[in-house]
Amino acid sequence: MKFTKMHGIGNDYVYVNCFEEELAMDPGRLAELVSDRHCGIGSDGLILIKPSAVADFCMDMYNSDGSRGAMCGNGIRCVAKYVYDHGMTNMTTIRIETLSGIKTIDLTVKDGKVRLANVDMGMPVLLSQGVNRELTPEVRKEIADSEIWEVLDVQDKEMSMIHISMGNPHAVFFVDDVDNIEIEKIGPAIETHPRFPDRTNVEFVQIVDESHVKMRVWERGAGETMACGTGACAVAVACRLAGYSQDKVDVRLLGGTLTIFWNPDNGHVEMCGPATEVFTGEFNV
Ligand SMILES: N[C@H](CCC[C@H](N)C(=O)O)C(=O)O
Repeated sequence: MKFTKMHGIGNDYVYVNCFEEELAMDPGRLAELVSDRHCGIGSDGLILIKPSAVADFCMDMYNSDGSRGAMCGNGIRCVAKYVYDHGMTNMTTIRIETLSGIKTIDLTVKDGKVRLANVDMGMPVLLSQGVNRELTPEVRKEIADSEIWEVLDVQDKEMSMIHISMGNPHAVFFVDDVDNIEIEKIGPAIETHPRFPDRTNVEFVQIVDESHVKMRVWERGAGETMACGTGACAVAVACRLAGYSQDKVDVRLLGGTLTIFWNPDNGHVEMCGPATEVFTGEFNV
């Protein structure tokens, strides 16, 4: 099976062009096999590029544990880069179908290659305290501080979080020093906490100033990754709701920086960042 290895600031996936390749097995199982960093290709998961009846292309994403993801911010920038760079489209505004709806991506192209992608990630939803409240411009203006926080009992410690959906769930925690947390312990404890029947992605964020934050992420179904696009968006929304940041913020992750803008006019979150093609190959299935 032919594949292409790509990454979005270090959040790396194996991409399969399903316009040309047939999968020999269930995609979840294939994701586990290709993701293995010793016996497979090595990645945070598998992303299938497929035809769509409702958009220009379809992105179907699986974490390295084989679970299916509803949305992948770093992945969708790479899908847009792949279809443009490989001549599957000549449009620089591309609509991609995902399990969390159709996303629109604007491409910055130089010398015939995509350098940057700006993704309209849609409107965030507040999940704290079990609500499912779309954060429209009106709601965002009137929401009380007491509504955005939720206290979680984790390993006999009370931790305050802001729980946000970007099409997939993110539990955001504020810390003084992201470099000084035992993420491999606290990450899975929160990911699999009974509060989250479908598990959750987990973000730890340190405020640098009102336009810059640092974060680390423990991803649902993948563990700590170098970056998480939907997670960076959830962090930016949480920081803005808590009054710690402006509408636009640079989110610094282990693998690089994403610029996130929570547009106060339409309530949509815009994510801007690079996408990189590393190599292509054949995987023996
Ligand atoms: N682990 C996530 C999917 C991948 C998201 C992440 N890699 C991104 O760039 O948004 C989930 O199960 O919801």
